[in-house]
Amino acid sequence: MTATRGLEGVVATTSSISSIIDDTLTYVGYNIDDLAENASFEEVIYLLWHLKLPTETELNELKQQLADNMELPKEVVESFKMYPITEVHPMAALRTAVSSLGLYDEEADVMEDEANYRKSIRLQAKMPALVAAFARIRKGLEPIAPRKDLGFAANFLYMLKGEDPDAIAVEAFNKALVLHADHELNASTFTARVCVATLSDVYSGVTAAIGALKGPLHGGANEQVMKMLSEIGSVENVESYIHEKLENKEKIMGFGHRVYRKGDPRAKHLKEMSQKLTELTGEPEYYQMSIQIEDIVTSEKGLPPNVDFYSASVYHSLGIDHDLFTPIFAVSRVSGWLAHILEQYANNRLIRPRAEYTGPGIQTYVPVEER
Ligand SMILES: CC(=O)SCCNC(=O)CCNC(=O)[C@H](O)C(C)(C)COP(=O)(O)OP(=O)(O)OC[C@H]1O[C@@H](n2cnc3c(N)ncnc32)[C@H](O)[C@@H]1OP(=O)(O)O
Ligand SMILES: O=C([O-])CC(=O)C(=O)O
Repeated sequence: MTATRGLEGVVATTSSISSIIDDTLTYVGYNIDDLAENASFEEVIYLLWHLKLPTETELNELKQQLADNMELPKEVVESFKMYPITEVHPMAALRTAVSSLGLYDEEADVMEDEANYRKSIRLQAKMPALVAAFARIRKGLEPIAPRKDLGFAANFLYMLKGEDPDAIAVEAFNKALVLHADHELNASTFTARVCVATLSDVYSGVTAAIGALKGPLHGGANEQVMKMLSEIGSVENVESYIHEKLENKEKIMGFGHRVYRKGDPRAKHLKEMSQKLTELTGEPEYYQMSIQIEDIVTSEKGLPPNVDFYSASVYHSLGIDHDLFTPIFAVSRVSGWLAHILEQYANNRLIRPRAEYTGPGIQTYVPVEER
């Protein structure tokens, strides 16, 4: 038995949801470029869960179901107020809150297909409300109830800020949601599948996935990118900052990928959005710093930017707090996690690989007083 470090190149399951072949990303066969330009996030949710694009009637039904399920149980909102809310990271709060949503769902442990689908709707619908409620409560503000007349992207921005979002912000946020929705067997999705393959429940699967997404080598990288941009501060400082990091063998957040070699196809969309939005908000330096970082890291390390790199300046331009960047990733990626959870249940087998043992050989137990 020989271990493959980080399971690189190991094919661990079959899946019909998304694929990465020759650096091209598709959801159910639809190219991400096409979806990013044309699809609403609700359409993508439907696509991932049903493996086909919805008709207008099916889409309207899903939108209605999401709108009907956005409101949070009051116990969950109240429990936010008991967290050390100004100190905890929002991803830790989200992980705990999603777990606690399961406590207030009477169907949490009902394993029938229809019940699992209903739970998926509830969880998808409540994720933006959780993030927005947390963000407001920690600022001493009251959470804002979702509005049934708004779509998914607009509702999140509305609940976060308490005002009608403008069309440009809604369009940009919708595109970011589409781009982040699914990504084959990334670490958090694999985590979700491993968890539910024990026939554990949907809430456990998503809670586990949030824990995996939180790390800076995965979803947590987008917040770290923003931290880097803030530390650099101006275009003049980029070269010395990046060179120092590279000389110290430190990673540049938002670059590199386990699967993509030539580049992450999502990054160009976020790059375009970053240019447009930073100009609109009068902070073009965030885009200018970013393209200079990309120049250096690509030419000197051969590493292209991944989805997390330009999403940082995009979310910053949308006026979103920097530590909410990864929770926002989760608001989108939960659609993919749920698709994979439903797919895992549909054709389940326990996921239990082996470890190559590298510890000592057989030893004889020595009683504690003789050691
Ligand atoms: C949504 C997402 O999860 S996208 C990924 C988000 N994560 C990041 O942006 C964090 C920064 N990037 C990384 O840490 C990595 O590129 C990962 C985690 C994405 C992929 O990791 P792996 O496939 O395991 O590659 P690994 O970490 O082994 O790197 C291979 C080599 O490239 C280097 N490298 C990889 N990424 C970077 C980086 N961002 N900056 C500098 N060097 C890097 C490594 O130091 C290593 O060099 P070495 O062979 O000289 O030791
Ligand atoms: O696929 C991965 O390893 C990470 C990634 O880009 C994602 O989850 O979107």
